[in-house]
Amino acid sequence: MTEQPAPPESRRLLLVHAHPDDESINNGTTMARYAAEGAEVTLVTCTLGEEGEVIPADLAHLAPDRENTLGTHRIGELDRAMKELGVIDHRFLGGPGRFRDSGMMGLATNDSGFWGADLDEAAAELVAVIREVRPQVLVTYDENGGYGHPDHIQAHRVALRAADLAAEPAFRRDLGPAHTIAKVYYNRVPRSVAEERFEVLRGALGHLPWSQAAVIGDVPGVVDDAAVTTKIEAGPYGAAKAAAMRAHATQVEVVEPWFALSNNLAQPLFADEYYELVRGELGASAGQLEDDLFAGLPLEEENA
Ligand SMILES: CC(=O)N[C@H]1[C@@H](O[C@@H]2[C@H](O)[C@H](O)[C@@H](O)[C@H](O)[C@H]2O)O[C@H](CO)[C@@H](O)[C@@H]1O
Ligand SMILES: [Zn+2]
Repeated sequence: MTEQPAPPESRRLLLVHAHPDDESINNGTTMARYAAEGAEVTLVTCTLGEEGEVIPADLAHLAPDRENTLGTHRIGELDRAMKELGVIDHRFLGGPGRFRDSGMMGLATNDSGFWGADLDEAAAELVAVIREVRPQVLVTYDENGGYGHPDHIQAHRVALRAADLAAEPAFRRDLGPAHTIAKVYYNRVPRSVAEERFEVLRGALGHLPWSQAAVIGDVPGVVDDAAVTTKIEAGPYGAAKAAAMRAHATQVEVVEPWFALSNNLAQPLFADEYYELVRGELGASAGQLEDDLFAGLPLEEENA
């Protein structure tokens, strides 16, 4: 029987991220596309981003070493970003503030933050979401969290651990019937795409508000092109991604097609988004890129 693409309304996508802003930076195009197509898009953000820096001078008072209200403010930024993407289901792991932003690797805030959380305790919170939403597709970071931030590494660990536990019928029956996620993807950027965009960026710096560019090593998830399995083209959704990134105004400045974080280093805004399928069956011929995260899923999977 030829597998027909599942009707959009039965498609369920779960994304697991560390801080408010990661979802728009990594997956804004993808989330906007699937929301527009009528799929159920669920975002789980593991912390409120309480330990972040603050770009706008008039918001500097929010900082963790000042009023320490940045986390609450970033809840509002995330709400606004989700409206730009058309996403209505976004949750904080264990509820807002359950796990605190750990700060950059090596800081004293690491152990009291999400980085120091018990893996199975945090994963159980995500199992509850997985068994409720029953997604066919999960998107998260690779083992290094994309760029080595402790909350990103922990988000990867919790996401993969929860995917395993959610599939175990004997695990926490109180959290609902077991569910196996059919496809798991890591956020990726093909090296050739990164190199090409950075070459253009370096030539444009004189016309941008930032005097320096980041380097490819600063971009989360850059891999050799051969490791990339899936491309979600921006099409009409690139504008929504840029708008969602702008909504995270304490963390991101956008001058399309570039952006900068609080380190003031310009980097490409990748409107097309790329993934590596790490669990499940590829829905494309060998050597071909998937153009849909749900590619290859048989109809019966949709109602699993
Ligand atoms: C994109 C991302 O994961 N941002 C994190 C990160 O923020 C960086 C951090 O403040 C660093 O010190 C800056 O130089 C850099 O410009 C920031 O992007 O870490 C924060 C603290 O854990 C986190 O809140 C933010 O979301
Ligand atoms: Zn982050």
